Amino acid sequence: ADLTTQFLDLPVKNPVMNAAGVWCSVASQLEALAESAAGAMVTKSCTLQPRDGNPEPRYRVLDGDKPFGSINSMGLPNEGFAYYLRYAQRHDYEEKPLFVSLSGLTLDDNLTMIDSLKDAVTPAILEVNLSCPNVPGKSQIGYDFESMDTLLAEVSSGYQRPFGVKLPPYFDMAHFDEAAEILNRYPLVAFVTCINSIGNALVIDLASETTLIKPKDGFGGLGGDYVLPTALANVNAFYRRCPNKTIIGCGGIKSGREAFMHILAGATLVQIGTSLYEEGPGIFQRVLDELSAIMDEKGYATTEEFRGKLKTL
Ligand SMILES: CC(C)(C)CCc1c(C(=O)O)[nH]c(=O)[nH]c1=O
Repeated sequence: ADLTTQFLDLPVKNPVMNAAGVWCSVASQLEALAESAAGAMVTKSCTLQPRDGNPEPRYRVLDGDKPFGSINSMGLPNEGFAYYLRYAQRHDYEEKPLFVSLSGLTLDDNLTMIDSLKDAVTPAILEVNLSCPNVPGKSQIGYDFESMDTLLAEVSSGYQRPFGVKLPPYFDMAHFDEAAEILNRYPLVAFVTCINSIGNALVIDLASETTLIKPKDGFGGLGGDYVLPTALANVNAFYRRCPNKTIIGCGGIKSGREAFMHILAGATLVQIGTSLYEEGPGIFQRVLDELSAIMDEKGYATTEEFRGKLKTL
């Protein structure tokens, strides 16, 4: 099958890329993604200043013999915005698009980074992480609709170019409606990436009667097989509610099967997190071959032919 895809107005050689945060924190990882079969790539969500992040263990894979999920409370470890901007300025955009993910600790930090990104006049695509922290005591931006509205207004007027947002998962129809209503008021929000990890899960080790990760009393974001149905629901919910926006699917993709499901639900690109963390950048070619085989079997020449064509009963 022909996996070439159009993202916004960009031709992309295939729809598969990494999820922000995975295999994208330092130059060696970014270079590995650039050299991999991935059709695009995104940098670790960054803050204005470099951060060490939380104490380890802060990421654990939940495995029998094969990983089926992950839990993490990394705490935004990253090299700082200037590092990723420098990478963006030496990236080969002919090879594949680069997304830069921002997760400022304050609105001001986000606007400062966005100003610099705009002034740098780089082809990099902005993905604003709405799981970024809010003022203490308030929920993350993605769950505080008033703060989300304010942030999108400020980013739109500051950046003045198309950008995207990474959304946390929603679990209530009224929340899909309210989030979409806000997003649809910002035409510069050209794409929506669903979903970020399912927040504040708790995994327990039976033998030791202990949490698996150290930060936050063991509470962390869930990824992998556990989140696929929620990810598909969020992709489809925003695909239905935001007809003028492009959807990027993320959550539970470990083979061509889940990639196909995300595209059927409405995704244009798909991002791999947990499985990339465990398998490494070789996963992209494997998933692409599997996706292509499924499309051939079903008689689809391009992803366009089945994108969003999920049938209901
Ligand atoms: C959760 C935050 C630390 C506020 C943002 C960064 C982030 C992290 C992280 O750096 O802990 N992990 C995720 O699964 N998703 C995220 O968006």
